[in-house]
Amino acid sequence: MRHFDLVIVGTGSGNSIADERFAGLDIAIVEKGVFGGTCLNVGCIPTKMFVHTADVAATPAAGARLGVDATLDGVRWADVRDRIFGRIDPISTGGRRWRAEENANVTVYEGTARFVGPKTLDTGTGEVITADRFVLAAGGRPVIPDVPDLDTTGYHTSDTIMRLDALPRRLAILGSGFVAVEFAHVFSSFGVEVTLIARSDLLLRREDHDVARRFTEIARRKWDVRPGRKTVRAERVDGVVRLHLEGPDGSEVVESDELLVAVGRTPNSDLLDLGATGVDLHPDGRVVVDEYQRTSVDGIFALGDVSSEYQLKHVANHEARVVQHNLLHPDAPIASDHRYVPSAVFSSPQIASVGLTEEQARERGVRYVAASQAYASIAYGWAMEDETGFAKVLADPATGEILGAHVIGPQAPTVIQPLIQAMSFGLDARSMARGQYWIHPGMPEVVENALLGLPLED
Ligand SMILES: Cc1cc2nc3c(=O)[nH]c(=O)nc-3n(C[C@H](O)[C@H](O)[C@H](O)COP(=O)(O)OP(=O)(O)OC[C@H]3O[C@@H](n4cnc5c(N)ncnc54)[C@H](O)[C@@H]3O)c2cc1C
Ligand SMILES: NC(=O)c1ccc[n+]([C@@H]2O[C@H](COP(=O)([O-])OP(=O)(O)OC[C@H]3O[C@@H](n4cnc5c(N)ncnc54)[C@H](O)[C@@H]3O)[C@@H](O)[C@H]2O)c1
Repeated sequence: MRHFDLVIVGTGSGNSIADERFAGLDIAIVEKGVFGGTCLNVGCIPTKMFVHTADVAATPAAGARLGVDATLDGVRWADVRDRIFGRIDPISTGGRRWRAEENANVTVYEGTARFVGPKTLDTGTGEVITADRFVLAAGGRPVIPDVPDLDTTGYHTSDTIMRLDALPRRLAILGSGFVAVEFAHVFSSFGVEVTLIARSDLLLRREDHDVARRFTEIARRKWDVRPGRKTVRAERVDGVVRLHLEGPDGSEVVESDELLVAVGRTPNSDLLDLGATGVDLHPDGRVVVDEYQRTSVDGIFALGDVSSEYQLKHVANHEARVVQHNLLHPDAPIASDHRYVPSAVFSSPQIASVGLTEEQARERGVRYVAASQAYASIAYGWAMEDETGFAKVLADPATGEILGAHVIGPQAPTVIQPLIQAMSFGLDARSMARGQYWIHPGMPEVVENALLGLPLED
């Protein structure tokens, strides 16, 4: 049985750990799928390449209110898809080749790893290996809900929908989270009729409710949104998907050509048989880690979607850097910083968020004041004729400490970044608003004015 100094399971963020500082270690990397993991192959990167393309496709229709009449001639789906994957697939192939053929100290095993004993791993390739230290970076996968006959109906997940042969005329999307609303924007901008089936009344219900309500209102004008629905059965009849729903008005059937299931993601810890090596799990399947990304077994670390409460690439990358440091410097470990984890939804409109929502502040009994500023009230908002976007900030009334920020509108992930920086470095609302110039007439003026609108105590 071959013994390694270090084994890394998963080539998403886990693949960034073994750099030149690890050249003296004998390392195994185990990957069951495509090299590069979710973000590169089926997540952030291709979705945002589709989102930008969708934004371009939606631009002619948005011109009329500015006095520019333009029409969209068409979307060449095969060209869109092949441009995107023509760029991504070689990166994945190149990454695999580099690790497998050009890293003298790395052995790549292409199989599904599972523990068969303490620090003993079946690589799924016929070879069992042992190691002193392990990094579990096995990510997660889409949840498939227990809807009768879903399997025989046939459906897509985010893993497959971007590789469709042709655009469907109609797309039904089950779910109302990040994946659902990003793909609703992509496909509707390409001319597909989208029906969004949501269990809850609000789309993106974990966002600040002012933001979720605004987004839901806008979505209802563009897509066939069915909130408060339970999917009781699925079937495919003569090629058409039929979803049987129960809702506030009783039973109904939604017909569609394709179905996208987007009801959340679950950690891949179950594939690893972690009980065999004694690693503890949370009830929801996440690997238990401490602030140093250490699991319950000495020498076994975990990071990213397999262990994190945040299923976000910037968090997985941050945790990978922490694990990397702690492997190199076991006597001076550093902790992960999860104080101000931002997220963004790249739909239309875009949304970005950091810190407490108003609902969380209330539930936790945190003293706060809040202020919102509409894009429509700032000069660049006039330029864009924006009618729906706003920035909302929450702060401690006494100290001006910024507690949370939520932006819905054009370029929200960019507009919010100064607030993330302020929170991370302890800059209070007043100092942030008045201690610097704000370029006029830039979009961040919406943030400046929201900060100035906070009813802080003197
Ligand atoms: C459609 C979509 C869009 C997204 N967009 C964004 C975004 O815009 N911004 C953002 O921050 N996040 C986004 N995310 C989330 C982001 O992709 C993930 O948080 C991130 O990729 C997690 O990285 P990871 O390294 O933890 O896991 P992964 O990248 O999933 O890597 C895990 C790897 O482990 C392998 N593996 C699993 N089990 C085993 C096993 N037993 N043996 C061997 N190999 C195994 C898998 O094949 C995989 O390659 C998106 C996700 C999806 C699905
Ligand atoms: N821009 C980004 O950063 C980005 C984009 C996509 C995905 N992601 C990550 O991937 C994760 C997974 O995304 P997701 O959208 O699949 O999950 P999600 O957790 O964001 O949302 C899932 C939604 O589906 C609903 N749901 C659950 N079961 C249902 C059912 N049976 N019928 C109808 N609705 C049901 C839930 O109420 C929830 O609102 C996200 O939480 C996010 O962290 C991030």
